[in-house]
Amino acid sequence: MSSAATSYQPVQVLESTRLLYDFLRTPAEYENHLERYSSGLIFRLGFGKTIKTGNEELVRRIMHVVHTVERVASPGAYLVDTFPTLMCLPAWLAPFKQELGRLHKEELGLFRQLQDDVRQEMKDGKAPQCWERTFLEDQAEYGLSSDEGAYVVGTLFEAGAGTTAAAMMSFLLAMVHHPVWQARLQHEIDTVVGPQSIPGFNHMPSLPTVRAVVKETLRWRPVTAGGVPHQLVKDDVYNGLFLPAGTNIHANQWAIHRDNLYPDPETFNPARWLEPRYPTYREPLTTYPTIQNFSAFGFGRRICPGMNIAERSLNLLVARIAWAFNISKARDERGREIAVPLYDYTSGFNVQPKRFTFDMKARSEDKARMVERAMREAETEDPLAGR
Ligand code: HEM
Repeated sequence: MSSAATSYQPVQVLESTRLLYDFLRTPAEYENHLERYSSGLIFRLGFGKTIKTGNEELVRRIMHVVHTVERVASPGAYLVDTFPTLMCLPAWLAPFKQELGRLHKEELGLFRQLQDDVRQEMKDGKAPQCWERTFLEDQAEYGLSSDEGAYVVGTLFEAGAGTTAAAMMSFLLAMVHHPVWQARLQHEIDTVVGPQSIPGFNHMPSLPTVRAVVKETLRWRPVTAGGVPHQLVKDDVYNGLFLPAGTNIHANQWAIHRDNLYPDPETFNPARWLEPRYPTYREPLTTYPTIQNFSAFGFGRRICPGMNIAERSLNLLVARIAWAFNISKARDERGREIAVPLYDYTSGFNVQPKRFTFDMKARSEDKARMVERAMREAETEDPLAGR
């Protein structure tokens, strides 16, 4: 696993502590809290800034851009995706060109502002270590213009914020529907971690069920369900089918994850990564399952560069949430269970379960107090406190 990603672990510990604290206070706002975690993580790493509530002006602007990208990048969102000759139309005859031009301006303006902030802080000798600072320090070596650099860092944010949160929403949905797997997770965590500590990265080699639940969540409900389209740079043949250069290929993750390799594919079944009777089982369980070489993160030279960060986030969050909370179906005022749809997802480039109602309660008073204490300590020790 990449050593750069290992150096980000303390930030993930800190931000995940805040997530537990937020869940403790307002569990119904779970979508905001997960988005705050994932955007807060990348904001620190990318720009050396913190996000406390998710309602900060800059964050709202950037999340608006993220959701816009998810919409417009969705395959077939515009007619020009299907009929590329429409690109020849002048802008005044092509509303899609006007709209995308305006969105590009909005996005670039935001990325420039974030870069300018760090540039100014560097001049003042106050810039914390972050990706934007690394780019500005070594810009000549990278051979990129300032706008290109602003885009590289900015798109890391775009690609990393929504995806991690979406995967975690599918995890919560899985727990609501599969209490047996929640119990297995909690049993493993309680045995390995014990009552006196909150799960951390040091526990991960001994938590194969946690890693299996993460991997199965991404298989069962892939975030980029339709895959990210790629264009062939040269002619190719696939299963006897000739594909000329220039063809757009969608590696459809939803279909790939329902291949024969995965018996009974519609069932959320982390055992397929834990038991030798399944074709996907791999030893040793101190290492496997991992999300390395897994179709959920794409393929080839454009494979997700954030997968090591994502893997660490998902493992840590799943372990910590299962350690701290019981997740279950909620009940209405007459005591009847409130039904939760098994499959009611948003459509678009990234998909996530539409908002659903469920219960998330601390497993004990002790655990709630430990989270509160950890939050106070995290705030005191935060190297970016006050930023
Ligand atoms: C659960 C979380 C995540 C999932 C499921 C995911 C999935 C993907 C997929 C499927 C691709 C397209 C790969 C291809 O074109 O074949 C991709 C690209 C990308 N991801 Fe992720 N990702 C996640 C988290 C992250 C994080 C945390 C970051 C940043 C820190 C990130 C940054 C990127 C970037 C910059 C690209 C574009 C790479 C390129 O085109 O060269 N991703 N991701």
